[in-house]
Amino acid sequence: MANLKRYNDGLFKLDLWIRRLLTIGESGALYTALCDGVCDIVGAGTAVFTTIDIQAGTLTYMAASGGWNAMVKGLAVPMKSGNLCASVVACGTPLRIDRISSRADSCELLQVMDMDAALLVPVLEEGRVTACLSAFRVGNPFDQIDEQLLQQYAHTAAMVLRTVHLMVDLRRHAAMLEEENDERTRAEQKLAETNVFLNSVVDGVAEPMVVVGLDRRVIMTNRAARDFFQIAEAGSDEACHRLIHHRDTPCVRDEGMRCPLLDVRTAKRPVIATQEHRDRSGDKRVVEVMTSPLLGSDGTAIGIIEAFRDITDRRQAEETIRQMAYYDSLTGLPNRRLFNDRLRQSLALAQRSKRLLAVLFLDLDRFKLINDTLGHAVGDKLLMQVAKRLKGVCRRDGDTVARQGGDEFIINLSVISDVKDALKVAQKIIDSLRTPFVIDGHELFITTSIGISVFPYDGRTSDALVKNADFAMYRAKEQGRNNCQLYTPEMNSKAFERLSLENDLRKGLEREELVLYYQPKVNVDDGQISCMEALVRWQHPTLGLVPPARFIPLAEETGLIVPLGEWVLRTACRQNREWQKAGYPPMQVAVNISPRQLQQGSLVEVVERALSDSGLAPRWLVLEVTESIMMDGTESTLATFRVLERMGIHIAIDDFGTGYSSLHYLKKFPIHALKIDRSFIRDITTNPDDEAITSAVITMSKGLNLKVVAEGVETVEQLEVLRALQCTHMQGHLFSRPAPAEQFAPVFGRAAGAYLGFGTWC
Ligand SMILES: Nc1nc2c(ncn2[C@@H]2O[C@@H]3COP(=O)(O)O[C@H]4[C@@H](O)[C@H](n5cnc6c(=O)[nH]c(N)nc65)O[C@@H]4COP(=O)(O)O[C@H]3[C@H]2O)c(=O)[nH]1
Repeated sequence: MANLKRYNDGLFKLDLWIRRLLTIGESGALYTALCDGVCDIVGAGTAVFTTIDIQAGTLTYMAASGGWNAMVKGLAVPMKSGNLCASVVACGTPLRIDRISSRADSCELLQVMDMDAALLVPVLEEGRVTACLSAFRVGNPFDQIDEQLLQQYAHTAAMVLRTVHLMVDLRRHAAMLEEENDERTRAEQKLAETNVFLNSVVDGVAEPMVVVGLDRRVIMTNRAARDFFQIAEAGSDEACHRLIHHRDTPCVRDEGMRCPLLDVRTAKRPVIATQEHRDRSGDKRVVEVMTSPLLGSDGTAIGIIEAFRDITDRRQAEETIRQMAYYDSLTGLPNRRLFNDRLRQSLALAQRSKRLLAVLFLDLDRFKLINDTLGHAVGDKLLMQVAKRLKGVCRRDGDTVARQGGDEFIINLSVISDVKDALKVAQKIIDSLRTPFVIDGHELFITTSIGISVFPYDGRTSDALVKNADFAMYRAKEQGRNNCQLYTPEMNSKAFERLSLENDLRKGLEREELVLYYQPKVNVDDGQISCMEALVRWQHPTLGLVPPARFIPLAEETGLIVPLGEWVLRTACRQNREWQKAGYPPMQVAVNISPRQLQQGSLVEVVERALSDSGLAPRWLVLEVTESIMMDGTESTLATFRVLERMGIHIAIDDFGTGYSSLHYLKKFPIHALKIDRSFIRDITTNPDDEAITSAVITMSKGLNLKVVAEGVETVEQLEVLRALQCTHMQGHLFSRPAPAEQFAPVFGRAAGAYLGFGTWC
């Protein structure tokens, strides 16, 4: 009865401990409670829970009851055959030991525990021994009831342990899942942030960018691209030819539309191409597309990245520059440079194909008259209309109509079969100009003179052909204008050179190629500049600075001296006035007047205009004339001189001594000064005759109350002789060579008297 009661009590306790164990969710605490349960159920002094790792061959003390727990917990020992637990594992049945000390296989631990009796039961999981529950006590040995209770406890505990282990595993899994979930959320968040960052970077790029897949679908676009191509969404997944080129089918190379996708796949590197697109407002834009391959993580191409740059403005600027460099801004025709390029190309072709080529050189007849009388604006419009008519005549491919400059045009007939063809074209041009031009209400008639040169007869280079066509054009002018002339070798002679120089001078006057140099006349008494003589120079575009000796006689012969002389007069008066305004010591300016200007009969008006336009007072102007003017002069010359004198203008006789040296005329004409020709001065120190003549002229001049100026003083010795002869005014290289006006400013600034350094100023 007592045993039954003990057994029932034990079962009751067992039930309580099992319930308690089920409330513990953590393994460590569970094992300790398990051991405490053993002590309570079977009345043990202490209990130990040991797990077995068969494969590793170890026993691990997982927990012990009471104070032993801290000592044994976690202790792993090899599963030796002498070990009590090992015996339980080996046979899989409980083991009861009444006197531990009598057992040879009791382990050191038990000996330390100093226990008498032991009861060990296996803990089975799915039929395998996985652990051992051991109860120990001092005194009474364990009996059958204890063994049954402990076995029952071990059996139930095994289920609890499994349940708890499952729950722990579940919890661990749940925690791992949660952690994984958090990690995924964090990764997704990071990805989203990266995407926002990348999109804002890509959107921040000012140039349009489009990413296209190998299937031609647009994967991505930036804001600039969406704006430019009017795409609604960033990755619209539409085909690129639709979105970008507004085509139903992909771009095909043979239609002249390069396909960047194909290009990049072929080249396997970035490719640059030019495309045309329409912008929002429908305007045509020229776009440069830089296409690069888009590579996947394994390095294979998965698409392309297209970066677009609008180069319309750059293209326009380039076109403007090209236009400016190669085209005439007034008529829009090719200019001389482009003409020469094209002529060289045509020549190479003509040489290869052994064909003829013609150059036509045109100059409009009396165009200057229209320009001068009706103004530049009308002249310009006339040139534009002439250009149009010329283009209308020369319409064949390869022909070039160019403006050479001014009223000159030049035409290249790149292929002709006969010289007559060139003559026919020239005649057509002459005919085309017959119909009058109506400009600003004026009906204008203009004709042209045309010179023709033909390759290979009249030259083999572009320069020779142009030059010879130019010569032929002069001949056409000579022949009475409004005609055409074929070049002949005789044209290339001195006479033609002169003719061409005359023509150049005419143009030079229009193009303001003339410049004035000045040479001072010095009063050696006080060292002051008393006068500046204006001496004209011609800044020829190819010949350089041409001296007057080369073109003044020609200008006189052709009458060009009249406009030229007027220009010199006006420029010199204006310059002197400017020097005065700048505060330099006042001095006269001397201008050479040619006989032709006097014969013209308008010298007085020209002088009056030059003075009033410049604001120069007449007393600061000297007109230098040669002796011959007085000798050849009629009463009208005398009358002109008298008017000029009354105006307050001074008149000087230039190169005195080389002509008649007539005293009679000196008395008759209102002369203020004499300039002794430099041929007397040159040898004045060595030739007593020259000295005597010079002395006589000086004495005579003083008698007539004339100022004397010695020309061409080059040395100090000449100066000393002249000074001894009482000549006070001198001019020559000793003081200064003729030089441009601006070079004298520093000289004028010097203190009075300092001019006589007798060195060269400029
Ligand atoms: N060897 C030498 N020569 C000196 C010396 N000092 C001055 N000369 C040169 O002598 C010439 C003096 O001018 P000119 O007798 O009127 O002779 C002038 C004048 O008759 C004419 N000329 C120059 N400008 C004009 C102009 O505007 N109108 C007209 N109608 N004739 C002009 O051309 C001529 C030559 O002018 P340029 O060549 O400038 O030559 C200038 C001058 O440079 C010197 O010490 N030694």
